[in-house]
Amino acid sequence: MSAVLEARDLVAGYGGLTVLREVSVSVDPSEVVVVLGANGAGKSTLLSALSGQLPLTGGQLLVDGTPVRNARPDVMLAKGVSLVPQGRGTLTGLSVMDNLRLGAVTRKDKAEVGTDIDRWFTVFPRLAERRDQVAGTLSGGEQQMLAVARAMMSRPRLLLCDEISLGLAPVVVQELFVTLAEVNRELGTALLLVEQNAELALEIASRVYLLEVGEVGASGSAESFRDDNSIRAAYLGY
Ligand SMILES: Nc1ncnc2c1ncn2[C@@H]1O[C@H](COP(=O)(O)OP(=O)(O)OP(=O)(O)O)[C@@H](O)[C@H]1O
Repeated sequence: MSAVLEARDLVAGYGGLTVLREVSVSVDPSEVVVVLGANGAGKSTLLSALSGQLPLTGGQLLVDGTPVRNARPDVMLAKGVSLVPQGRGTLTGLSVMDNLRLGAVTRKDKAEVGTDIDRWFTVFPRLAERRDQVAGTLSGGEQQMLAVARAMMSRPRLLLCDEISLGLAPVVVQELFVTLAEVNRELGTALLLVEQNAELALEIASRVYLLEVGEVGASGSAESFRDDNSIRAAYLGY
C-alpha cells in the first residue's frame, strides 16, 4: 500500500534561509499523524511545502507512490491534499456559503456539492445558522470550523491542519478534535496535524514525527511518545 503522501528528503526555505533539511515523512491512507516540534522548528514550513504553497529546493513529493511534478497548491488539491492554514483559512469578505462553495471549486462532481454543504452544516450547526454571514465577522471558533469545512469541501484524502486550536477556547478545541476524529473514521480522510495542543493531537493520532531545527529528530507510535518522559516534559507539560 502506498502512502497518500510521502515527502522524500525535502529541502525548502525562504530566500537564502534553508528551513527544512532533507525531511522525509509519510502519511498512509486514513492514518492520523502528528508533527511535534519547538517554536521555529519548521512545522508550518513543512505543511506549506507538502501542500505546494512553498516551492521545494530539493527532494520530492509522491502521491500514491507517484512523484508529483510541479507541486503547486492547485495540483496538490486536485490530488487530494488540502490545507487548513494557520490563522484560519477563510475568505473573510465572503459569506459562509460562498466560502464553502469555493472550497469545492476543484471538484468534478458538482452535483453533490449541495449535499456536502448540508453535511457540514449538520456537523457545525453554528455555521448553518450563519450561512449568509460574512466570514470575517464570525467568532474565532466559528471561523476555524469554517476553515475545516471549507478545506473538506474538496473531499480531500489528506487534510493538513496547521495549529487549528490556536487561540480557541478549550471547549471549542475539544469539539473540533471530536469532529476531526469523526471525519477520519467516517470518511477515511487521513490527517496530518501540526498542533500546540500535543496532548489532544496524540489522543487521535497513531504516529508522530518530531521536528528539530528543520530535521526529523525522532518518529514513532503516538503511544511510545506519550510514554516517553522527556517528550512528555517538553511537549505535554507533565
Ligand atoms: N515567510 C517567511 N520568511 C522568512 N522566514 C520565515 C518565513 N516563515 C517562517 N520563517 C522562518 O522559518 C523558520 C521555521 O518557521 P515555521 O513557522 O515553519 O516554524 P514552526 O515550527 O511552525 O514554529 P511555531 O511553532 O512557532 O509556529 C523560523 O525560523 C521562521 O522565522
